[in-house]
Amino acid sequence: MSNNFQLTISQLSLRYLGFENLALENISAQSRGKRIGIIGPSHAGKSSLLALLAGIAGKMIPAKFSGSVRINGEELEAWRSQHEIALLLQDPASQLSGLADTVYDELSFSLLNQGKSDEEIESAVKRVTDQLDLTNLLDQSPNQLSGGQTQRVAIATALVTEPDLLLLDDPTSQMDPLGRQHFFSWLEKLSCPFLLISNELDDLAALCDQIWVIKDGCLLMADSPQTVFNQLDDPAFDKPAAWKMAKKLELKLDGCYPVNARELKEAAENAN
Ligand SMILES: Nc1ncnc2c1ncn2[C@@H]1O[C@H](COP(=O)(O)OP(=O)(O)OP(=O)(O)O)[C@@H](O)[C@H]1O
Repeated sequence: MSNNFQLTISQLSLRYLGFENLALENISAQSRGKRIGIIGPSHAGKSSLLALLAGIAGKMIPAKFSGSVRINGEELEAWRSQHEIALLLQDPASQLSGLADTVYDELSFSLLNQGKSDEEIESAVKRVTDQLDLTNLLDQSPNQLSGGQTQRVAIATALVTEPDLLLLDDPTSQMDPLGRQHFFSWLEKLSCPFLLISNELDDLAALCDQIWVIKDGCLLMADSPQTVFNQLDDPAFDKPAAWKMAKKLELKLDGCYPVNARELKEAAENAN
């Protein structure tokens, strides 16, 4: 599954019940690659898109939508009935059950609900805690974690069931710079397809196959990081630091300003 991911959205609109304005308006997009970054100002509709894909908007949150979403050619509802989609919300603490005494119990929760054996649970928990560097927190109470640790535990709860698609809503907002760096290097190794909302433009530009740009409920662009950050001309959107540096130094790669550190280094080497 993870090597074959195609998300196709056609004329998708979403309106929360009781509200006049559309939160998403006539969005059509086709994924390219399996790592999609989503950027946009506040209230643009980014979280609404993930909530809709996760099946929350329309079910748990009263909303109506029109248009279609297909994954690998299959209509979203049908795909979701056979596959697991994990959503990591913007507020990680709200993701945790509030019932577990320890991080281990928190991570075991959904696996217990799936009827997994103790051995299966132990090995799944070990896998995610090793990946996310959480082993030393397993005996701690989830209530005593820092914001960044809570975010990592919430990510682990999303991953422990090995989802087929991961939806991440600003997952590093409460992490310190080192935690963020670790998180993005870990994402780089992840084989699961994901849609990731983030303001970390340099990290997105280094990691993602495609960037979707959303503003006022509309999709402005869906293209490679190079194309998006070189062509997007809207003061509501910042540029990656690498792009700004390259522009200042007039360093180009294949006719474009580099958008991440690796490309910037290559452009600088070519110039020497
Ligand atoms: N549960 C809800 N009920 C009603 N309106 C909502 C709900 N959730 C979001 N909205 C509205 O939908 C619009 C899009 O919000 P959304 O949270 O999707 O944007 P966003 O781009 O994720 O913003 P942010 O970056 O601030 O999280 C906003 O006008 C918001 O007020």
